[in-house]
Amino acid sequence: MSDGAVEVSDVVVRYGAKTAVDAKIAVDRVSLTVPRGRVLALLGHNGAGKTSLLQVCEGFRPPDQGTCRVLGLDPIADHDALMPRLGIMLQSGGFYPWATAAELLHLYASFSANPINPDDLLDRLGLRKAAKTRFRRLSGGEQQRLSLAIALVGRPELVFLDEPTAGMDTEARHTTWQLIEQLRADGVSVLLTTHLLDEAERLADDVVIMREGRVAATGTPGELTAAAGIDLLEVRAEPALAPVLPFPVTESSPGEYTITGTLDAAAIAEVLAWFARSGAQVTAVNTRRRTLEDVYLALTAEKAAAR
Ligand SMILES: Nc1ncnc2c1ncn2[C@@H]1O[C@H](COP(=O)(O)OP(=O)(O)OP(=O)(O)O)[C@@H](O)[C@H]1O
Repeated sequence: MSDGAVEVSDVVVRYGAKTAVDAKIAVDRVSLTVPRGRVLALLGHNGAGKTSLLQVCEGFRPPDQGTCRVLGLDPIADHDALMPRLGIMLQSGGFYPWATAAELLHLYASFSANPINPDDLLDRLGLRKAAKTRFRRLSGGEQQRLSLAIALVGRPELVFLDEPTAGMDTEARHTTWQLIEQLRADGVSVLLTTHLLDEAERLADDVVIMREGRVAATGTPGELTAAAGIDLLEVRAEPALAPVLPFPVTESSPGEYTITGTLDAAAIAEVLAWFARSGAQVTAVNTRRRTLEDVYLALTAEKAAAR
């Protein structure tokens, strides 16, 4: 038996002419593992290849190159054996529009040998009042919540969630986060995509950042954010200057600087001394750890700089 719930190795997904050199490469030799019982968040800008990779894992498309094993099985050849063990939440629901929320959830529950009680799930996701509403009449956030309920009702071992909280209000998002945390506590493996970096930071054991079809960075949120000396020093000073410092400096708005580097007490003193020597009045100083968002934005900036 293989170790990972999902094991993707050198997967390539191309669109258009499969052999032509100008075929679009959406996923470019990506390898990743979702360990059993863990949550992996796939991050990346629009078009980075997240959904295409997920579709390979879900068995909706074969990889053009590479291999993918899901719960030790081939997602296409072993589709029938695999599907009852998976929960899949797509970006767009795609459910029969005339069925009510309750009818859909009960229908999907009937496919499972040991489903969660659908009514409990409707309550848990705040859908009780919408139970008799046809799918097409549900709000966007309600459709998302129902899609999540449908993905979970069969007590899956592994869940694929494509932007699970997109379009949800704050309360629904927090409920969803709690549900995902409960899944992990129950030993369920989760592969999710998200644009919300706080979502990834809160939920994910492991993060893979994709950029233009490739893996740009990978690690636990802690590993990605806590490499040596990557604290941030934020300085507000008047008048606005162009600081000359032995650290990378960005100016988010005139007079607002973010300095990154090995920022121990001596380094901070050096930065403040520079402003003092330059005749600037420092009006605010703040230090903080880098967040996943900082890491993500730095990777995006690298891409822009490389162009
Ligand atoms: N069926 C298709 N035919 C042609 N190109 C496609 C197809 N599906 C996706 N693509 C392209 O492949 C690239 C990756 O798309 P994909 O949907 O996998 O990205 P994503 O990271 O999920 O983006 P988003 O965050 O916007 O959902 C994009 O450039 C997209 O336009």
